[in-house]
Amino acid sequence: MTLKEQSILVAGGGSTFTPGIIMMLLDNLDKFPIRQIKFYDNDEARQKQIADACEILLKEKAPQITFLATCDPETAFTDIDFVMAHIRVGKYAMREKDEKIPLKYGVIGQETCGPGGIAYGMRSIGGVLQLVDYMEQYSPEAWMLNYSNPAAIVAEATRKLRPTSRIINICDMPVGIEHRMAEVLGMKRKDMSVRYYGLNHFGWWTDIRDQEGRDLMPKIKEHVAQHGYVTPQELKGSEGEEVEASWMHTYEKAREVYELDPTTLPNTYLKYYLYSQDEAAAANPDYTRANEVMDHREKMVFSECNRVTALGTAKGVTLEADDHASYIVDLARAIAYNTKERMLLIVPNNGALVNFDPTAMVEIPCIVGSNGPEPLVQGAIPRYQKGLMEQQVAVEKLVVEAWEEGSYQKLWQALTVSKIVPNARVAKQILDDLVAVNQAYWPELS
Ligand SMILES: NC(=O)c1ccc[n+]([C@@H]2O[C@H](COP(=O)([O-])OP(=O)(O)OC[C@H]3O[C@@H](n4cnc5c(N)ncnc54)[C@H](O)[C@@H]3O)[C@@H](O)[C@H]2O)c1
Ligand SMILES: O=P(O)(O)OC[C@H]1O[C@H](O[C@H]2[C@H](O)[C@@H](O)[C@@H](O)O[C@@H]2CO)[C@H](O)[C@@H](O)[C@@H]1O
Ligand SMILES: [Mn+2]
Repeated sequence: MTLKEQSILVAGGGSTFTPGIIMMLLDNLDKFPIRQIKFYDNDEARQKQIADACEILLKEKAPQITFLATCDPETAFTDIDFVMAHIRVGKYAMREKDEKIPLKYGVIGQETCGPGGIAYGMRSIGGVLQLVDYMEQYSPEAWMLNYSNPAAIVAEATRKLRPTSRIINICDMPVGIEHRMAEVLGMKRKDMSVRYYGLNHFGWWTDIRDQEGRDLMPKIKEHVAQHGYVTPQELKGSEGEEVEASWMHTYEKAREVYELDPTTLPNTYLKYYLYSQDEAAAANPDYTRANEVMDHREKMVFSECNRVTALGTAKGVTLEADDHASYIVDLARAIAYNTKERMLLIVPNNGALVNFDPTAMVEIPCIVGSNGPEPLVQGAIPRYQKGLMEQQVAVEKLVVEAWEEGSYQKLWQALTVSKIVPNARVAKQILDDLVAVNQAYWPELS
């Protein structure tokens, strides 16, 4: 069967993840053929550095694909099948503030969790809704695969404010952790079939089996109880892809997160909620993850793109396909060619977790076909997880209400309900500092 060739728009063309996505799309052209790739960003100079290198790469590796980069919404969003969206409203400069302001008050500052995630959510909602509106105006049949963070808050905003839009919110964290589990087992991730539930960056695996239905949980649990998600290769110190110290700490900390409920396997980011004081104590208030990313990933990606452009060839390029991002191709393929792939996605609960808010956006397995995701029922959830999730989903819903209504009160409540924030007074101090630096991005609050 000949597969229809697709037209792709990368929204957030200037993202550090864009070259990895392009390499990944190029690696999968046999499964997901492409006729056109466009980039869209609202920062022309930043996008140009990535686009010039990607144009050379595409000319050399797939000259049949037409390419253009633009800041004009109509040019970008017209004649598109899939929008792959990864914008960061306020860029790393604002991420740094999200992380450092809470730390002034002894509270962990993090990109998607706690006060930092709330501040980022208040910036992202408007940016992502604008992308959805452009897509609906210029390519109403297209689908948006959105991984702009904080995915939990963005997903709640699109559910509530654009209920009929063809946007699917996704995250690479479960896939990344499953790769680690597969290494422990000495098998391929795709040979594992999982049951999982939670909110984004806030969930648990309840069942993992191989293709013959054998239970793989005991072997993974034995490993996690001792080493968290640090892989056997990393424990041996063998050569391989280098993992930054901050991520290694996250993988190690999963051991302590697992102890809370040894019947399940946890998502790593639960550490920010269950051990928030440990995280704040371990953080350097003058040098947070935003600084690490600016010094490492951003420098590496931009200098390599600029090198390719200066040479005029992509021969010897060190940019690599993002292995974890391959799930984006799986998702696009599932919709384009009705593959009925089983994937973890962020979708309205609607009874899939039978004893949980039907309007919550939950991360659960879905079967994906041309008509979108079909969520799989995960049953009733235990009191421990339900309690944590109810608190966290209240935060996410309050942020969206605060954005919609321009309500300072609701945003203060959101920070106060967050398990990461110790009390309402500290919540207000952090909020007032965040308001002061986010004037250009947040709706006016009263
Ligand atoms: N869901 C996931 O699991 C996952 C995984 C990795 C990255 N991400 C997210 O992907 C995004 C990109 O990350 P990054 O580190 O590469 O950031 P980045 O700052 O390098 O790139 C983001 C790009 O978005 C552009 N942008 C900002 N606001 C925009 C708007 N309103 N319209 C158009 N473009 C806009 C910026 O100019 C920038 O070029 C972030 O939101 C990040 O959190 C999500
Ligand atoms: O601090 P950053 O910008 O490097 O990353 C934050 C993002 O982390 C997650 O993605 C991880 C993934 O979990 C891990 O396995 C590995 O592949 O690196 C990815 C990031 O590079 C997460 O899913 C994202 O939502 C975060 O934005
Ligand atoms: Mn994620």
